[in-house]
Amino acid sequence: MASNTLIRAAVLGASGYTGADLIRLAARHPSIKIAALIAKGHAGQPLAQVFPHLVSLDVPKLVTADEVDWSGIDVAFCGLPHGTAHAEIKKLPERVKVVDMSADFRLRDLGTYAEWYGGEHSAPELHESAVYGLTEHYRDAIAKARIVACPGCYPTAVLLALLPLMKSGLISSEDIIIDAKSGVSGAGRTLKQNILFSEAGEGLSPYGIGSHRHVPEIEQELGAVAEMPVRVNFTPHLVPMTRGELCTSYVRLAGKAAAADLRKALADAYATSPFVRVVEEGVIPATQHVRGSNYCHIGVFADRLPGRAIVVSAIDNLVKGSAGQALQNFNLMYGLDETTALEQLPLFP
Ligand SMILES: NC(=O)C1=CN([C@@H]2O[C@H](COP(=O)(O)OP(=O)(O)OC[C@H]3O[C@@H](n4cnc5c(N)ncnc54)[C@H](OP(=O)(O)O)[C@@H]3O)[C@@H](O)[C@H]2O)C=CC1
Ligand SMILES: CC(=O)N[C@@H](CCC(=O)OP(=O)(O)O)C(=O)O
Repeated sequence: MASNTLIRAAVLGASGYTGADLIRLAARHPSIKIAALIAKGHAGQPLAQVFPHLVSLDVPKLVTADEVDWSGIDVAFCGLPHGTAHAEIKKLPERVKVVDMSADFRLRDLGTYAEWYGGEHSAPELHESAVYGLTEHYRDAIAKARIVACPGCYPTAVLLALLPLMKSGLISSEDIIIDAKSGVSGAGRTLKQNILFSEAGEGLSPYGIGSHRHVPEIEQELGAVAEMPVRVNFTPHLVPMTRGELCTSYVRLAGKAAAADLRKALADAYATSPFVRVVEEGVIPATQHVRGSNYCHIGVFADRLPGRAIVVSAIDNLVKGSAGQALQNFNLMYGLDETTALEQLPLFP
């Protein structure tokens, strides 16, 4: 690609949280021109009216998808609710590449999709060709894809930690317990009772116990590398903080493996991955260490229970968990350095 060619991007769901973070990051991307911002209820408003923190950007106002001249768009970033995205993506010209942050193209089996997402998929032919966008594990396929399905925020944190361990046979495919915590921005901007300040603040509550829709996604990916069905116990919790996600995975060691072997396998797996850092021994991953960045921090700890280990992974749900990973995938799809526009360090304290 010539260095002066700008890629014209549309953002669907530009009035939502993932859309806003995508715009924040893409606005500083040297190869992207933000050509269309698409909303539903907020259509017609200037972006800065919805997101005053983005007032310094020179971007088009929010419009509906029908108002866009798609002949002027090369790529669409989609931050629409799951269950809605597939129908909107189906309408796009075939020429337009898609980086989808919703769940609509993540599950390989459409029966599983219908079961967990409560409806039939309207674009099975597109679904067939979509590539699962866990960047560090599917770079080659992502680079060639038209539609990339970015993983859910919890699956991103869990799979970055566990996939290399499952692949190398260091952990058992049985008895995996994942205790996950997310900030309230993970629930999106749409008003819901459980994310009201007065109800989410000063408390900590599990939800989706035994039935969260990220379970089949995690099992799909772990099962693919284990080459056998894998079942996990996954319980998410809502934490009264804005951003961040921490997943603590309790695993059974295979054979004579020890925590040090797990640490080495992860360090080897991510030796050339700029955004995944296996923390030094003695350091404990925390959401504060990755806030606002595209990094994932992973730590491995011996368990005092024999034959078990604890793997902790932390991400920012809106960056590595959605918009940042989406931009990382975009970079691969266009043959760009995968770190482009994502190099900012975490915001701390
Ligand atoms: N929040 C997070 O941490 C993460 C979210 N995701 C996924 O990303 C997607 C977006 O999430 P998030 O940004 O949090 O959601 P928000 O609720 O913050 O935003 C949703 C956006 O979609 C638009 N929208 C809502 N309904 C429709 C519809 N029927 N047709 C067209 N547009 C519609 C809204 O427009 P308007 O407000 O103008 O009506 C808004 O721009 C979801 O699929 C979510 O699962 C993935 C990873 C992490
Ligand atoms: C706190 C909170 O509600 N989090 C969301 C996860 C958001 C996400 O990343 O997942 P999707 O992309 O699959 O929506 C949830 O548990 O549904």
